[in-house]
Amino acid sequence: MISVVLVEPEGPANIGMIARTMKNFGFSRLVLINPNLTEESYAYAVHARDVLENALILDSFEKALELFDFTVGTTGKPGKRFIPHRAPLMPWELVGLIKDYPGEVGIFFGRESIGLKNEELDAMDVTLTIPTSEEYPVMNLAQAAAVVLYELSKKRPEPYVEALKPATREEKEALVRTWEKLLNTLDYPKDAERRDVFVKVFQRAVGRAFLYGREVHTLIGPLRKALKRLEECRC
Ligand SMILES: C[S@@+](CC[C@H](N)C(=O)[O-])C[C@H]1O[C@@H](n2cnc3c(N)ncnc32)[C@H](O)[C@@H]1O
Repeated sequence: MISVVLVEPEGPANIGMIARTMKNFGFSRLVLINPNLTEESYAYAVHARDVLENALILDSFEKALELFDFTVGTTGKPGKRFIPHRAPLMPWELVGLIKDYPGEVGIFFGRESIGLKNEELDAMDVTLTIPTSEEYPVMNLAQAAAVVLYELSKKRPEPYVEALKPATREEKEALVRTWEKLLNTLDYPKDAERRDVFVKVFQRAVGRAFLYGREVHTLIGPLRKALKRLEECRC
């Protein structure tokens, strides 16, 4: 199970926004260490009040550490990569690491003012950094949490996966061939070479569109219907 741990969050709004983001991405376990939790937090949580209401509130970092088998410290200032135990993971690398992990995982986020202290980061199993621009690498706390939770949510089956499957070569080919057949049946354009160009243009447009399989099926339906009508008219 994955928990989000906010270490001494100072901004009530950030706490609420993170609760909301957690619910958006299917997470519910929140641990707050000495939080500045106010009515404003609940207002920002909107429909995720329950995440705040069920949050575990602790008074020390050490007590939070004890809850977890595997800890991840997030930081916008990863330090030098050549220090192996602090070399940060990218968010998508963490997904692979904890995918089948059966224990309790705590993802720790730091204070808005000073982040996680060095000794806190050192106590973590791994650190994680979202790659950002070198010019301004440190993100807002709630937005950093949103990026990490979005990445982590990818490990679970999503309801939209089937609908978002990219069209296969065969599906795209079927769409183009149906279009070609329709042009041939219409005998349009009359000139066969121009008709080939029309087919090529359609094929290129289909290629560039990065269609989903479902979209191909939706597009092919009316074309087939038109073809059928034309063929019936000719009988
Ligand atoms: C506003 S930042 C802390 C800023 C603080 N001045 C510092 O230098 O660490 C608050 C928290 O957001 C998270 N955070 C911000 N930028 C991040 C990034 N690029 N990658 C991962 N976490 C980040 C970390 O948990 C950080 O402790």
